[in-house]
Amino acid sequence: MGNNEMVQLRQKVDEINTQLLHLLNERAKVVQEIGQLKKIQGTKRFDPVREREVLDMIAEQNEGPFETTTLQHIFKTIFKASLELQEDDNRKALLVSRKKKQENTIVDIKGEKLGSGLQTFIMGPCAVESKEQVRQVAEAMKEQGIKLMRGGAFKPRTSPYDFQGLGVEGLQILREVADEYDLAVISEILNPNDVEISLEYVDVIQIGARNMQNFDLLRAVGRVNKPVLLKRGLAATIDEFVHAAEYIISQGNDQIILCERGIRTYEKATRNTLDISAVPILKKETHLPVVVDVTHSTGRKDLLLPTAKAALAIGADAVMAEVHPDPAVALSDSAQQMDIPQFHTFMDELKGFKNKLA
Ligand SMILES: C=C(O[C@@H]1C=C(C(=O)O)C=C[C@H]1O)C(=O)O
Repeated sequence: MGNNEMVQLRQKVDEINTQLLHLLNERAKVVQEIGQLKKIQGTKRFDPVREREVLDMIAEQNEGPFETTTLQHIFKTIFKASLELQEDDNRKALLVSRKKKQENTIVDIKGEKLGSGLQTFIMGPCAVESKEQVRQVAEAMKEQGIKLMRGGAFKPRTSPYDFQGLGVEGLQILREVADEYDLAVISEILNPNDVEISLEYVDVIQIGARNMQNFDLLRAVGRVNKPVLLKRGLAATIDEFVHAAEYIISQGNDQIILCERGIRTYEKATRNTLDISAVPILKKETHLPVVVDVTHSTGRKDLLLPTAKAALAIGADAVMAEVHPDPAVALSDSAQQMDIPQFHTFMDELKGFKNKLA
């Protein structure tokens, strides 16, 4: 008898559960519509005034047996879930997302097709110091069949008293040497005003980690017809990184390469902590090519090869590292750049590993 009553009561609860389930989803659909409207109107998704009104209505109408605070707590959870739903809907609409575009964006830099499945290398000195210095690196790169040369002309340094780069003269040197060796130039621009002049000299504009959320600069490079290599900010989440790329694509330029370069954590054994899992996450969530900068993420020469291998194994489109003819006298990052013989050893071993992967 008692058991029978229990079964009946549970049936009743189940019917109510089903109703609640339908009602919650029905509510969710209305919330989604509100989210769409807010997007069109450009208003914020979170509306604390509205939420307060709903909580007050609960207090007014509650007849128990639940305590008002208990019901309000449940409703706050519903609000939170509703906001997440609205956010998900907006994310679906991001232009950089895989949901928006299934196939990989291929960034073609002088025939090197990043995003095509080919895994390649981006090498070069941290900063351009002289033509001779860049030439020596270019020569070594040529020997290794590497086409993509990075080099800093405008250097954002932690201290204003440190070497700030050669500026436009540095870009000129890069272009001249690159043309001599048939290489492509990747170089960082710090200021929206320098974007136009850089177009004459570079094949790819780099946006550095410190500028990942310089929204004026992102919009400026979004308006030009030139590939952009966007580095992840020092303390940026993947979501913030993806949204920074969205600033660029929103202006029309979809030739974007994402670069994981390590993030700041409590760990002191490396300069930054290489977030290797960011690579497959970014490849899954966006359609953009992803490269890994092993020099800045580790800050340690002894970790360049293992992290580069990890980057290739996990599916990065390219590995980036720094090379200097005489790192001991380099004007920046002297401890972490490879010299030319180290570079050749690094490349030979890395290519061997890559062949094994294939
Ligand atoms: C649905 C809305 O968006 C959010 C979700 C709410 C809800 O789930 O009731 C209330 C306010 C907003 O924070 C809305 O503004 O009405």
